Amino acid sequence: MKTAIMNQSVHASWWHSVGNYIAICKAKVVAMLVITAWVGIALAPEMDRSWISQIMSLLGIGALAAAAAAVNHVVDREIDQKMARTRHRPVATDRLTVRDALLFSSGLTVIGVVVLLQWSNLLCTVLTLLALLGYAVVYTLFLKRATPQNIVIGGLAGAMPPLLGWVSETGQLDAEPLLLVMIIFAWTPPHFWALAIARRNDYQRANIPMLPVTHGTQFTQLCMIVYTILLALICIVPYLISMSGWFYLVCSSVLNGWFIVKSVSLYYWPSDEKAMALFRFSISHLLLLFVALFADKWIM
Ligand code: HEM
Ligand SMILES: CC(C)=CCC/C(C)=C/CC/C(C)=C/COP(=O)(O)OP(=O)(O)O
Repeated sequence: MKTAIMNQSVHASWWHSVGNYIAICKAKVVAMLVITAWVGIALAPEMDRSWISQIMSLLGIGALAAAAAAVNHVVDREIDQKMARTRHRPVATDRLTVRDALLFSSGLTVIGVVVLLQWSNLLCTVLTLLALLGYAVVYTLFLKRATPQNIVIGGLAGAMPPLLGWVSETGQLDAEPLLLVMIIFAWTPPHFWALAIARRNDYQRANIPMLPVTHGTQFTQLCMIVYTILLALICIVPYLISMSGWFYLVCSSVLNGWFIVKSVSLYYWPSDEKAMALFRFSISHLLLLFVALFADKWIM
């Protein structure tokens, strides 16, 4: 009986521990990044690579993205303690030590690099490592604390996966995947600022210069409209250069039109609930946009 209870508690603490490691990976964000990388692979020219190489490339990109997220949890632990949204995070609450989180991140980095070198190519590995450094070091350690343009510049790291997927296939840089990077780059500010508006008190308390804190919510909402329009314009280019067809054009126009309307509505009739709804919408928007890019390739 006593042994059974002990076994049960060992089991429970093992699951808690696994849960902590999954949490510092930002698993849902990484899943989305991997989906965009997958679309990069799907849209690349046919290279006759095995599906095992493709899956392993995605796993390698995912491992390095998760490693970057784990470093973010370590570097940001004091900020995270001050914000209601993040104060329960494993490193912020000492449920996971800095040492263990960094060891975990290093392990993921080594695995990711070996996997990418083995199943993709050197250029893809180097670019993925640059994305890791861009998010974990350039954005988290410097930009986030320094300028309200932090997420605009830092967003480049999160926008890289479609390019990484494409390069894992071809081993070279091309204009088409750069266009996919531009799409996520323009999507990121309205995605994040919607959340930052609703959580501006958090950022103020943590002394982080997010745009709604430094320039107010109205100006941020105006910037969101500008970026959603820019996004809509960039999204037409894949059709114009015959990279994607009419199915993609129709889907992306509807999605972007909806994004613009929701941003304009937030500008004229602002509320925190509406900002949070827009943040959630941005995630479905990007997912559907990339599903449309993927589906278009098979329909045409
Ligand atoms: C610098 C760029 C970015 C910033 C600052 C940012 C910021 C955020 C923040 C603060 C959250 C809330 C996280 C939470 O409460 O746990 C979030 C959620 C999310 N982000 Fe972003 N994001 C960025 C780029 C991206 C990119 C490039 C993608 C995908 C391609 C993405 C996908 C998501 C998803 C799927 C969620 C929802 C996660 C969940 O429900 O737990 N983000 N983002
Ligand atoms: C290798 C590779 C592809 C790297 C991608 C890097 C990556 C995981 C980008 C995601 C961006 C993201 C979730 C930012 C959150 O901002 P934040 O950290 O300020 O948000 P927080 O307050 O929730 O921590």
